[in-house]
Amino acid sequence: MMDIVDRLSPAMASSAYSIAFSATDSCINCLPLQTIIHIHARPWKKTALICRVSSSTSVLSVHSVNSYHRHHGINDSRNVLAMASSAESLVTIPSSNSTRFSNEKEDYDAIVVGAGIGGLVAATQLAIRGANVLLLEKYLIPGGSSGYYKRDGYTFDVGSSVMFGCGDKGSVNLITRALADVGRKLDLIPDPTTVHYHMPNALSVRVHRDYEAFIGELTHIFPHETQGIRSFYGECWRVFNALNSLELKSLEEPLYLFGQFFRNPIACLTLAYYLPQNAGDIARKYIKDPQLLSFIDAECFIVSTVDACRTPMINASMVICDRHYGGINYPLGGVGGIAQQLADGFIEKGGRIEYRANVKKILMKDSKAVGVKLATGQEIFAKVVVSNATRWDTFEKLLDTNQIPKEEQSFQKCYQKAPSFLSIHMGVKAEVLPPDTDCHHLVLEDDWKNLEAPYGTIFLSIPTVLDPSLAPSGRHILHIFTTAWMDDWEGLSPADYVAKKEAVADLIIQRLEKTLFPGLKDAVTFKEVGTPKTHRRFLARDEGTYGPIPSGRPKGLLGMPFNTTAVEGLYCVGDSCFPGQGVIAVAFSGVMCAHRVAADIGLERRSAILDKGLLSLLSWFRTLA
Ligand SMILES: NC(=O)c1ccc[n+]([C@@H]2O[C@H](COP(=O)([O-])OP(=O)(O)OC[C@H]3O[C@@H](n4cnc5c(N)ncnc54)[C@H](O)[C@@H]3O)[C@@H](O)[C@H]2O)c1
Ligand SMILES: CC(C)=CCC/C(C)=C/C=C/C(C)=C/C=C/C(C)=C/C=C/C=C(C)/C=C/C=C(C)/C=C/C=C(\C)CCC=C(C)C
Repeated sequence: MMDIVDRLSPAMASSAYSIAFSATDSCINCLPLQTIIHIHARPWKKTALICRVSSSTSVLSVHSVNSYHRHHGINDSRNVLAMASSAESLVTIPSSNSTRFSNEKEDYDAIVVGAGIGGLVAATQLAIRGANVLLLEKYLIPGGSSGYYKRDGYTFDVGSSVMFGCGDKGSVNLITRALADVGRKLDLIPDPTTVHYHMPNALSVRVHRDYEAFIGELTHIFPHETQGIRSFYGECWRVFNALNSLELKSLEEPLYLFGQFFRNPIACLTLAYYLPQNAGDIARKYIKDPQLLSFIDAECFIVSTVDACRTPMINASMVICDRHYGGINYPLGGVGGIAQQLADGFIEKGGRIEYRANVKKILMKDSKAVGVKLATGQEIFAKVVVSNATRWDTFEKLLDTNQIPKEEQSFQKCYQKAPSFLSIHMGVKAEVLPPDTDCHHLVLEDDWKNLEAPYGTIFLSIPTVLDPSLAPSGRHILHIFTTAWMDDWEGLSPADYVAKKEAVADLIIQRLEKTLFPGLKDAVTFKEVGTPKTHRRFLARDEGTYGPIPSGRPKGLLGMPFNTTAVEGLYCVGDSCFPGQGVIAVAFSGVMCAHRVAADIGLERRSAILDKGLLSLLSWFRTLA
């Protein structure tokens, strides 16, 4: 065994990849033949984990080398090698620390359903407080929408490649902080331009990392609005500075919240003032030029997939300022590294992760969530359940309730599912990109009215501009996505579905060829198209939704639910919780959720009386939205 461990390349070792043997031998607990044995090397610890996986691919158990040896009376680790010597294939899969996972009932402090960034942050924050946490993920790797996949030498980010919250100062660098809490730090590549806008009427704006350079560019285009531009963006800074001066924890935990009001009343009152406001209304106080207001809409659309009048001011300020404060930074090796590092850190802090663990039901007893049931039929119990599935999936699919609780009905009235995406992951010949091409682009050629229309606005990221290691030499990655609704992709025959994917992708490529990269179509060397169905299937998100969007004009963030739910013992985390969509936003949701859960299971201070008062007050606030 140690031979295997020592022979691993440093890259494999550091990312804790596993060597999987498809062995023809039988092994642990008398499994049938053809069991796949994964040997998880942990070279930095000079140990390894052996995990048995059934032929139906669900993980059954994992043993450390020592416990495996004890179990089988093996004294010489070479016997393990001998057992696997009839290996038929050698593949690599991401590491899991799966520990004993049997049919007996196990007690955990918390079960977290889903290892998206929201679930991972909630799980890690609970683990560092000493909670015994089981994280169950349906897919093969952590990250959800912030995961990655590899094809033909390319490493593609599943979702966005624009990473906020990775800075090294202040308190809103939530990704840096979540990683640091589990002893991890990413190698980051600073992005000099957050996004290059290519908008109607040939409006071209680059959002430079340097704030004054950005404001200079915008005021150069709209000189008559110089004052308005400075006032609007200045007001965003007021909100951001207030956020950045607080310790960010659960707004549902009164001892913390009152403590923050006591320590920093101005910042808290500032945030309370902006909580029910939208960016579009504030922009209209200062700006009159319709084209500039449409540009502000596009700035907000990136954050929320809706215009500025429906984007909460706090959320808009957060991203509009963090891109200049902490800056946009790309994780070396891809966005997937964030989730992988959180998962590894979680394991090191004593947490347990199971991949391919599809939670089918949240188990209830006496109106309280007490555990989960997997697709395999296995039931696992815990003091609390935290769901990183969307609130629609959680309340309509995972819970067996006759009626959705009234609070969730109000949420569903105020918020609807955002559209999903059509995404194209492409490899292209490097020479098709002009020199100094920016990493991220937003393209809307002819009419501002199409900003929110399906396939209207094109998002384009070229992460290889920052990290060439993501593609084979002489190639770039183009990750193109545009909003699309599920309805448009249903009821098609398999052949029509494939043909439609090609046709829609071709049109989008033609548009990019015309606007940005002449000769693009002929430069394509790899192409994979995903639809809302793909997002639904791989991300387990109802209708493949990108997250919640307000049904009407919202009162800022007032109507957005936090992490507690109407069901005792059940918490939600992720983008259908306050403050909404975005990797940094769901990281905050994870921090808040873990704090509230920790208080409820006795790992943080709490006051039952104040809890009751605050939770009722917040629930009343939401009725005002
Ligand atoms: N294409 C995109 O760019 C895209 C699409 C959607 C969301 N997003 C963004 O991604 C972030 C969402 O993060 P998040 O943490 O809320 O969620 P997420 O959707 O990224 O992760 C949720 C995870 O839960 C798992 N899961 C769901 N149901 C499960 C079940 N029943 N059993 C086991 N596992 C289950 C999913 O497989 C997934 O890994 C937000 O930033 C959002 O804005 C991006
Ligand atoms: C409690 C009560 C009621 C009151 C009191 C007062 C107070 C104290 C308050 C407080 C508050 C707070 C703290 C808040 C916080 C918030 C936060 C943190 C927020 C955040 C947010 C964030 C966000 C939203 C983000 C987002 C992002 C995104 C979405 C991104 C995206 C991206 C993409 C899509 C990409 C693009 C691309 C291209 C262009 C290519």
